[in-house]
Amino acid sequence: MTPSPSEQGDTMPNPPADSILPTMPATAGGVSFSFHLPPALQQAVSGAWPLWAGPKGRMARLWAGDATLWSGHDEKQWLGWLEAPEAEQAKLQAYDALRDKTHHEGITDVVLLGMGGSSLGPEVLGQLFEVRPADATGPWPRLHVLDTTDPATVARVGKQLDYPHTLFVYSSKSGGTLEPSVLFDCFWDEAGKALGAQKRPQHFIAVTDPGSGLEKRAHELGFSAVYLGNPGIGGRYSVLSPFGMVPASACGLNIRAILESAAAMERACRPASLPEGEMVAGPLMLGLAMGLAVTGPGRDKITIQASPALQAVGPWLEQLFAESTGKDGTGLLPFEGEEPGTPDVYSDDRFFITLRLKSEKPDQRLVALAKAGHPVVDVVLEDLSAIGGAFYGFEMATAVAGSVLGINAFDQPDVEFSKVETRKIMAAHGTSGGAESEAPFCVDGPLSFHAQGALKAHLAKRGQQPQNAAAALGALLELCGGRDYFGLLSYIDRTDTHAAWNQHVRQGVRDALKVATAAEFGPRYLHSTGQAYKGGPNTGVFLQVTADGPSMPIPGRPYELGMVENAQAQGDLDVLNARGRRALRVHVTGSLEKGLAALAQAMQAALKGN
Ligand SMILES: O=P(O)(O)OC[C@H]1O[C@H](O)[C@H](O)[C@@H](O)[C@@H]1O
Repeated sequence: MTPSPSEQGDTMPNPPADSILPTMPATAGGVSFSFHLPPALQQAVSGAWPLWAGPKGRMARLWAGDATLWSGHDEKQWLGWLEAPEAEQAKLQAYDALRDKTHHEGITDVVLLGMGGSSLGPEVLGQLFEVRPADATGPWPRLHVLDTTDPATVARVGKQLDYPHTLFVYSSKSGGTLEPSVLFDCFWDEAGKALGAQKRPQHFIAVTDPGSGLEKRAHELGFSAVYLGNPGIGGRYSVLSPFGMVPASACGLNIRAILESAAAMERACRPASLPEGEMVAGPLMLGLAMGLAVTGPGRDKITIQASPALQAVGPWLEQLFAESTGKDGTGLLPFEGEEPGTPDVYSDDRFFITLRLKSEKPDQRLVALAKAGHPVVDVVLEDLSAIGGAFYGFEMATAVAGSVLGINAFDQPDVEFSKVETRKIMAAHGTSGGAESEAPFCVDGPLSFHAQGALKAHLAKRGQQPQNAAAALGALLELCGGRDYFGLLSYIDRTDTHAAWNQHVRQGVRDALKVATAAEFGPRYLHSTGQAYKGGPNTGVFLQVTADGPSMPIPGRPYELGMVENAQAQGDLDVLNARGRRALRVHVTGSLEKGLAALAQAMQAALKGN
């Protein structure tokens, strides 16, 4: 599998000279995969390959829908994504018509209301519009992805909108997801005020699966269009279906090239393309390498390093890996967005995936990691449209890794638990406007700290209660080390400033404790990495951040948006605690910016004390 130097990127080290893997033409659909694996892992992949290739191999069984490749349950009914690129190519005329309509009507902003698989794929495509090739003609609508119940975010985005030139895409496979449903109530009401009841429905379209409550409601309300998905495709595998293609087309993206790239990758992954003796498919190798890295040396922290042009792919991949495999106490645990560091800040639990455009040089820091013996898979896209092949390739790799781990790669059992807890909390508190957690064990200025479960037990064992913020955080951080990871779960407005704050805090933890770190926003992560945090191995140590938010009523509902967000935070914390996870909640009162500054300072002090 020695890729040619042109496929390899300029300076990645060659696979070891004693590589036993045969040569592999690694490129399909404009995507190439170069593998830099430690010899033992390379050998394991090589040993597994013959089981997967050939007319009777596992890849042939995968295409035939053999559920015993995973857990032997309902997997067969979730394989609609395998042939999605071609199914979408057949609908190009309808997508062109949508693109022309929004252009003709002078739409400047497309607002997508959806969660998880219904929002993260469109967000990637939305980012590609920002770096649209120079020869594309515009003007093109901007895409705003709203996947939250944070009232500050909703108010901020709402203020930017010019309703006569805005199109709302209400996107939900099930049609019953809480967040888009409350967001819809808010924006339907606002649009009514701005446009009048008659014009309003023209500014809404729905994407949903056939027979959902949303399909019915959209027809009743007279939405301008309803696009139906394939119920045989789960949310996180849905980007190459109407859930990705509708918002992309509404924003003017020419999706032809994206689908061509995906279809080429689909062909490369078909069993007929996988002769027994030759390693010809990057996705299959990636899936085997990731799965075997977990079951073998325990490198379960899949660290995604996307280049600046492809940043938004990270959160999409996180959902794909975490929800598909983070269950039954195992999983590929994804970490995206960490600033690459020198080899000494990483433990031997890491597996790196780098992702870049061919025009971007490999990051030297990642090259150093490969040289230091970490597994690094360099995924290079010929151009932006090769994102289609990359989507497909990662989906296939995930399905393969899921098989290696022996789990059902198509369900998300632990996501549901948080939803149940949230519903319980909302029912219990009705219109009272807030969920209450355990009384704080420590209050320091604007910061109050709450502990239940494992952390509460740890505090009791330690004896003296922490007296200030640094000590409270220290009590959590002293539990984090070895092969653990740290998750910062912030239920605050997802602005650039707050994203930078999240980054600053997680980076400090990574460098001091040498553990993998995640920086997530709630409730968005509940539909993504949240599955692995609750269902994967009990190696996560979590800091949940909540804050006072602005008051925002939801038309027609007896509660405010902030109450939904609080109930989601508390519901998730309850499940993390019930699963024995080490978790601390800090609530910021008053000015959020001052509170976050105080929290960052206290974190620094706590890390120094460690
Ligand atoms: O598209 P929807 O039915 O609204 O679902 C949105 C998301 O919700 C759930 O939490 C699932 O865990 C996700 O996989 C899914 O993408």
